[in-house]
Amino acid sequence: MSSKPTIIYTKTDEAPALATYSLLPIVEAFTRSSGIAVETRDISLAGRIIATFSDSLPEAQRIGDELGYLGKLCQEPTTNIIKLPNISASVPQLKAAVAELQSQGYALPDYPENPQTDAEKEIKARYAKVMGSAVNPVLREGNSDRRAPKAVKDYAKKHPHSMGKWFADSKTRVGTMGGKGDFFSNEKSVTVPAATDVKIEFIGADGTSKVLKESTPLKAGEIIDGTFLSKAALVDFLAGQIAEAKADNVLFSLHMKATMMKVSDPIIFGRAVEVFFKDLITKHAATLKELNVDFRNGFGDLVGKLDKLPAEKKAEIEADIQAAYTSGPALSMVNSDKGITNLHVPSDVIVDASMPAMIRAGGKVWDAQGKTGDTLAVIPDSSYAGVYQAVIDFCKAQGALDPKTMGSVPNVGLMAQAAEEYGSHNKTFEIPGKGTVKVTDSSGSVLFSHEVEQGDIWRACQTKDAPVQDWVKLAVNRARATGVPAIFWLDKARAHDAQIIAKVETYLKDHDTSGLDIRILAPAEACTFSLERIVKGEDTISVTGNVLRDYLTDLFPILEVGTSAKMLSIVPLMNGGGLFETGAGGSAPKHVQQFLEENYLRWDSLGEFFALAASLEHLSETFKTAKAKVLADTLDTATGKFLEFDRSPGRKLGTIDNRGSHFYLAFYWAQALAAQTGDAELQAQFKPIAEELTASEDKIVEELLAVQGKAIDIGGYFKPCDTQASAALRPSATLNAILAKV
Ligand SMILES: NC(=O)C1=CN([C@@H]2O[C@H](COP(=O)(O)OP(=O)(O)OC[C@H]3O[C@@H](n4cnc5c(N)ncnc54)[C@H](OP(=O)(O)O)[C@@H]3O)[C@@H](O)[C@H]2O)C=CC1
Ligand SMILES: O=C(O)CCC(=O)C(=O)O
Ligand SMILES: [Mg+2]
Repeated sequence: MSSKPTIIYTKTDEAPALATYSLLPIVEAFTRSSGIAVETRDISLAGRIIATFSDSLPEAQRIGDELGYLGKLCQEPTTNIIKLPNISASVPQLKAAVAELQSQGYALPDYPENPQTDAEKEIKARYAKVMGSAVNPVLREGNSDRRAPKAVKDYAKKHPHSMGKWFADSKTRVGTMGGKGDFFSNEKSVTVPAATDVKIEFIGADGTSKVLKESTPLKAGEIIDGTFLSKAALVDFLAGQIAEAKADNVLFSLHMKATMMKVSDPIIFGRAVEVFFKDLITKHAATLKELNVDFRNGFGDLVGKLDKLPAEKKAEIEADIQAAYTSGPALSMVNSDKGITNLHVPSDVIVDASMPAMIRAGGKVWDAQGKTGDTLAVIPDSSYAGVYQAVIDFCKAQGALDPKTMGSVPNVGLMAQAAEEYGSHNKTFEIPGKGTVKVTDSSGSVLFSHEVEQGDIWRACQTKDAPVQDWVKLAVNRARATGVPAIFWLDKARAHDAQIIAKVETYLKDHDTSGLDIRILAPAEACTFSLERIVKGEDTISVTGNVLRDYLTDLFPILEVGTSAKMLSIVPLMNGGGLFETGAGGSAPKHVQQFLEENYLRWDSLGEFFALAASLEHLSETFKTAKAKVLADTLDTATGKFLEFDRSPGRKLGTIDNRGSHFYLAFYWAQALAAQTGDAELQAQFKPIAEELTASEDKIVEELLAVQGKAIDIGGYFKPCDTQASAALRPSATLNAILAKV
């Protein structure tokens, strides 16, 4: 526990990590005199890999388990963490990161795709721990409050982002299994009255039993559910969707969350690849086996291995790939120029960001020629797919939403303690054969069981009671603070939701809800209800489980304000600390590519600015420091000015980029500190700084613009060289000199 007011600023990946090289020195400079320590902790993918293998690396290369450390810290009342987005790595990303670190001299083992020995199995298990969404569930010891700040909504109304047109005859739609053999339809759920420990077991049709997971402790009042997705039903469904897309002449696109759902979704993704390329795979089965191709890593896994084949064989397979593209429906593209399709890499298209981007574009995705077209957006499980169909139906009927006039849908999300599906990785299994999965409590009674077949994906999810209570409280507080209706997006026809609804109805009674409009509606219905209000300029709080929290906090922000980067994203930790996430989106890999090619960083740090203000505010309350409050208030003023004068990075070369936007934040923040009278010391300290920044504005902007337009090397993608990266992201000598004086 920290006795000095401390902000922990996380070092992550890709665009947010690049932005940090520029922004962090400003944060440090502005907070130092107020007795606030700013500590950084490396939770990047590279950092996590190194930490995991530190025992076999030389002393100088080691990194401690900073993520584990932060996880513990999240239980402490004085904790204050600013968490930037990080990579949730798929296998292809993990392999690329390992290769880069090896090239930098880290003697890391290769990722064993097919571990044979115990040693290889142990290596794979270690890598499995850093893969996928390995960070967020560790830190999220609280529920989530994500919303667009008023200043951001006002900005969007004044400067609306582009929106594609929607037409009533759009062929775009969602394809989902709709209750035939999917997770939704097979779900069983119970609330345990007393603490217990459950065993998950598979009993084969031949009577042999295999323990899938020996122990899963449950607290009193905890909800546990189990469900499975049938392989046969999935394969059938996918084949049908592929045929439908072809017949309707629309682009086939698949939208999964293979990063966060790191066990189930790569399997589903792999099945889609297998169904799409069925003939090719059957014909070349022996070669694919030889090459050790794993379609869970996407179709790119085969493409990347073709060079290992003799020229003739390679040409034959390439011709068959072309034949598959010709005979199937057109595939939606990630990068038309490079021939990267939607089925190439499981982490290229991630449902929370991909569906909103498509909807914002008028229901369009890219085709192989670089043109846009309608799509059959396939989301196999039907638990949440209906929400996107509801938005599509609404836009088809009413036209695109209008950022100039639309209201807002903020979110209160159940997230704490790895709630629901997002905590299910260690309880997800690919079923080895025909049989039964049984979940038994410590007294030996069977909580539920499922009849399954080989290849089905079975999973269990947990939801603890205390987080549900906290979530209900947060929802009531937000409804009270805003006077806006709060809708629980829960479906009484779904097994898990029925258990949650019972708790919500109980815990709402703990609060004064008089005069509040609080309702429970099934997700698609809740969505339509919110959309009917949003077009009238009205706000509606969405109170959702963990998955819809994730989906909706990209969906509505992207439609309302153009990007989820501008969100205020607070996680009040259940033990009193604060976790301040920046924005609600990801680490924008496309932005790094542009930065390396043109020394232009398009990342918008507004999310960081809002997180910092909220973090300072929290610090002022926890440590009763008036200076932190002054810093928070003046930062608020500064972000207001920042928006008023439109200082966000442009999209193109020649305008200020991320670094320029940071300069302007410092500029307005220093001016606000100089103008306030609440703290004379801060006023006196920042008056000359503000003057100097004002006098040097043109020079600094010129220095920042001068470097743009040329390729730049920062010594690494996953682990840039700090010296090179810092020099690249801080190219204004004038600004650096002024900051050094603060
Ligand atoms: N909290 C976290 O740690 C999260 C991490 N991730 C991880 O991020 C990676 C990429 O995920 P992906 O689904 O592609 O989503 P991203 O949110 O990274 O990217 C989607 C698009 O959003 C826009 N965008 C996002 N952030 C900003 C920003 N600050 N400024 C300007 N534009 C922004 C850009 O689009 P445009 O071109 O339209 O402007 C970007 O290309 C994955 O590894 C994923 O796991 C994802 C979500 C959350
Ligand atoms: O942890 C992840 O992989 C993604 C998190 C995410 O998308 C979110 O919280 O919105
Ligand atoms: Mg998300």
